[in-house]
Amino acid sequence: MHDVSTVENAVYLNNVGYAYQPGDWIVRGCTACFGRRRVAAILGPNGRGKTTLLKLLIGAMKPLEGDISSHGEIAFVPQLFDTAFNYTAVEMVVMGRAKRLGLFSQPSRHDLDLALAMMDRFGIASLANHPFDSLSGGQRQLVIFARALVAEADIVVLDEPTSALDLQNQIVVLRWMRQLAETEGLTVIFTTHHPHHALWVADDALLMMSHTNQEMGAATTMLIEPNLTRLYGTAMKRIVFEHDGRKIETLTPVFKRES
Ligand SMILES: Nc1ncnc2c1ncn2[C@@H]1O[C@H](COP(=O)(O)OP(=O)(O)OP(=O)(O)O)[C@@H](O)[C@H]1O
Repeated sequence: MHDVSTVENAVYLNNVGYAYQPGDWIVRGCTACFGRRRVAAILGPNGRGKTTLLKLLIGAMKPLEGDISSHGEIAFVPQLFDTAFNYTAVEMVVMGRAKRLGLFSQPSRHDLDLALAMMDRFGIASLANHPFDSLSGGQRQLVIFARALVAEADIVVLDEPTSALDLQNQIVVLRWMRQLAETEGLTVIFTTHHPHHALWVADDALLMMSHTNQEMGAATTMLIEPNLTRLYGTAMKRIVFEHDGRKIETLTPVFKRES
């Protein structure tokens, strides 16, 4: 874990524990710090407790043990999103401004322009007036990113942000996450099943080795073959290659066809 004394923390988890059923701990003994201007990735197999940890982190659930302190407003980008009402895509994005609007206030021209500009940034401005529920999973995910951005929060928390996106849009969103931290000074925290995404954009990585053992440190030192093989129970390989004169590192599971 990075040195608590030198990094300004946006979110700090101190010995956090949570169980949905008494005694059946999903997360226990979790201590982690998420620094300002940094991107952190949370990795672990299905059912290990990543989403549970995010819900604790954003304050949607209270820890049964330990405590969490956060400094700044949080915008959350959930994994799946359905609406009960038939909002258009742009209305969904404008909702991100809710905290900036007064009670019962209508969004201003500025709010609407901001929403459309964000949609444009993600290449979905042409979908502005489409019903949100008629959009594809990936298009919805992009709408929800735009909504998180217009909120102008200090901390952005994303649950598997690239899960529904094609390869080009994965890069768009990963680049955007990096930019938020580097140029806008935000704290970005995301869960992922793609260790190479974490290696590309994260400063820090939290590996959920078991429900009671979480290990955090610099992404480049955490995302190494033995750690990931231990995490997923399947062999992983780190590959380094040159592209356009630059050294690129990526991670992939080792998969061999039987036939
Ligand atoms: N509301 C709930 N009530 C009871 N158990 C729950 C609830 N939500 C999650 N769980 C359980 O907690 C465990 C962790 O779930 P969680 O969604 O946090 O895992 P995850 O690491 O995000 O998984 P995935 O990678 O599959 O999305 C799972 O066993 C799940 O069944």
